[in-house]
Order: sequence, then structure tokens, then C-alpha cells
Amino acid sequence: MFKFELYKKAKDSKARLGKIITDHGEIETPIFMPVGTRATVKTMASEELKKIGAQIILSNTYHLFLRPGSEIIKKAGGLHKFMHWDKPILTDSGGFQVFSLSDNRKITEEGVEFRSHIDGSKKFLSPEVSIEMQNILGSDIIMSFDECAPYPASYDYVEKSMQRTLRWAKRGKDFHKNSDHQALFGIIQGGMYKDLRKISAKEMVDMDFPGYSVGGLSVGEPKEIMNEILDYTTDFMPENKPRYLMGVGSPDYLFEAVERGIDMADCVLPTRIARNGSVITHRGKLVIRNAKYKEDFSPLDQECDCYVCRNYTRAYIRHLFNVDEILGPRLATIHNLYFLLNMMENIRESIRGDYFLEYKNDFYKKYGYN
Ligand SMILES: C=CCOC(=O)Nc1nc2cc3[nH]c(NC)nc3cc2c(=O)[nH]1
Ligand SMILES: [Zn+2]
Repeated sequence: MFKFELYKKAKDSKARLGKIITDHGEIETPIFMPVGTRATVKTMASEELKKIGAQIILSNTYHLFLRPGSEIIKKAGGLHKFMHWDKPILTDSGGFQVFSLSDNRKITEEGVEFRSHIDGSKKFLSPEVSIEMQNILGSDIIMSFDECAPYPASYDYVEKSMQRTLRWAKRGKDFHKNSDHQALFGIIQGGMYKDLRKISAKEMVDMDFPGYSVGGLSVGEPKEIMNEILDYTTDFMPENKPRYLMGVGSPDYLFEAVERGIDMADCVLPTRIARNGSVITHRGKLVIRNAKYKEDFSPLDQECDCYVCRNYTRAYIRHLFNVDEILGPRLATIHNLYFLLNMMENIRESIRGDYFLEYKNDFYKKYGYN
């Protein structure tokens, strides 16, 4: 099943409190979703993800389509069993990955021909192939096959791309049979052009998807433009369905998205920067390899109660990175994920108690945002 319950709308912004109910459990929103590109949130076992409070994780259809391939996932009984994760999973359509990972691709009305970035072999993705693969993965939320227009892009290019993405969405919806167990989201495109965003949103809403994403953002555009387009677009999205913004994951971008009515977000950032020693704390980001932490026996973040901050010191974690010990990236990943998941819990509390904007401003001041 798939249901979204809207609990509360903030008084001071478009922030809202909700709950998504799926076959594999419930998700309190607003939510941050850790990314597990190749059926693993890098360095994390699924039990550890549960312990730090992850309610839902992402995985990428494009990558799993190439390796291990749909046959093996099918034999494993689907992605939940394959990776031993029994909570909700969201998979992408493969669109964004094809456009960002493989070169010499050819986009036609039918779909996208491309060469695998692994072995250069010819591959083809289309709305139907993408839905079929996501059906095999068995994820609880699946995405329409779309084109994320590059930034910058001409009005004409974005208009044609957005119209094709609408036709692709319709084909995917008609092809998808398992909608009681796998909710197919529509993806609103339209680049940085408000009139195209309005058309895309209205046409997508007319197709009556159970949830919607705002695509084509966080692609290098200035933050102000992203916020303006996002604020404009969410006004055309139904209140009673989840709203998902892809590719957003630093504290400020998450606050700004929630403030503009977003319920779900994902990003590789917190786990990617953790692996090279960048740690998110309440006082800003710190680079743990820095020599100044050599004899600093305090926790990564004084105000964090995660497993790492309760048991390990900056000096020790700096040492691990300094000698390239694999425990270093693991501890930094646990902390960064916990930090964002816990921040989202605090955001939900602040909406519940009608002090979201105060919480945001306090957080920004301490973090050192302008
Ligand atoms: C993974 C989620 C499911 O999304 C899709 O199946 N398609 C899709 N993914 C995106 C991912 C993005 N990441 C960023 N910045 C890091 N911008 C993004 C934009 C899109 C987009 O327009 N479409
Ligand atoms: Zn911590």
C-alpha cells in the first residue's frame, strides 16, 4: 500500500509535517534519505543504518541494471532481500545517472541509447525498461523516467525536453502494473523557466501520480534561483501528496527546501564528504585531517549524541584518516548521517511545536551561515 497523511502545516512557512505509509513501514516527513547507489549506503551495514535512525534509503536503478543486473536481483527475491534492508526503499529511474555518467548517449522519443560506463557495451533505457527494472527491484517508491535538463540550457531545449519527459511519464504510468505496492512518482521539470515549470506541474498533476518530485534542480544553478524556482513550483503541487526534491543534502539546502514545502530529500553529499574526512558539526564543517586535531581529545561535535561522538575523539579519527585506516571513513559516515537524520527529527519537532523558523535561524547562527 501507499498513503500520505498530512498532519500539520507550519504557520510561519510552507513547511509541513506528514507521514508516508508503505508496504515496508512508515516514514515521518520531512525526511532525509541516505543514498545507497549500488545496494549499499557506502561503509554502512543495514543494521547500522537502522541504529542511526534511517527510515528509508535510495538505490540507483542505472547502476544495479549494469551490475549485478536484473537476473541476480530477481533470483535474490528483490532488492530488500538482496541487501537485507526491510524498511522502505526508493529507486531512481536511471534518467539522471545516464545523463551524468555515460557519454555518447543518444536521446530519442523511444528512450536513451548509451554505452555502459563500466565496459562500454551498448545499453538502452526507456520508460518501460526503467519501470520493469524497478518492478524487479521491488522498491516501495519508484520514479518516472525523465530527462534532467542541464544547466544552463536554452528555453527551447528545456521546453522540448520537458514535453518529452511528460510523454515518458505517461508511458511509464500506463506500463506500471504494480501500483498498489510500488508508488510511481512523477517528476516535474522545466529548468529555471517558471512558465515551463507551471506547465510541467499541471500536466503531471493531471496524470494523478501518488507523489511528485521536483527535478532539474541542484544542477549547478545559483542557490537563489533554485530557491525561487522551488518556491514557485511547490505551489502547483497537491498538498495531500508527498513532495520530493532530489540531490539536496547540506543543512542549509535541507532547511530551505522544507521551508518551501518539500517533504523528502536525498543526497550523496554527507556520505561522500565523510569518506574524505569532512565532518558536519553544529559549528560548521571540519576537515578532520587537519593537524590542529592531532591532540584534540574532544568528540567530533560536542552537541552530538551519536555513537561516534560518545565513544571516539577527534585525535583518534584524525589518526585513522592520516594512516588511511578504513574505520576513519566509517566513523565519519555514521556521524554525518546521524547529524542530518537527527537534524530532520529536530525540524519535525519544530514544525510540530510551531517554531520552525526560530529553529532554522538558531541553527544558521551557530553553524556560521550568513
Ligand atoms: C534519485 C532520484 C530519482 O530521480 C530520477 O529518477 N530522476 C532524476 N534524478 C535527479 C537527481 C538529481 N541530483 C541532483 N543534484 C545532485 N539533481 C538532480 C535532478 C534529478 C532529476 O531531475 N531527475
Ligand atoms: Zn556525532
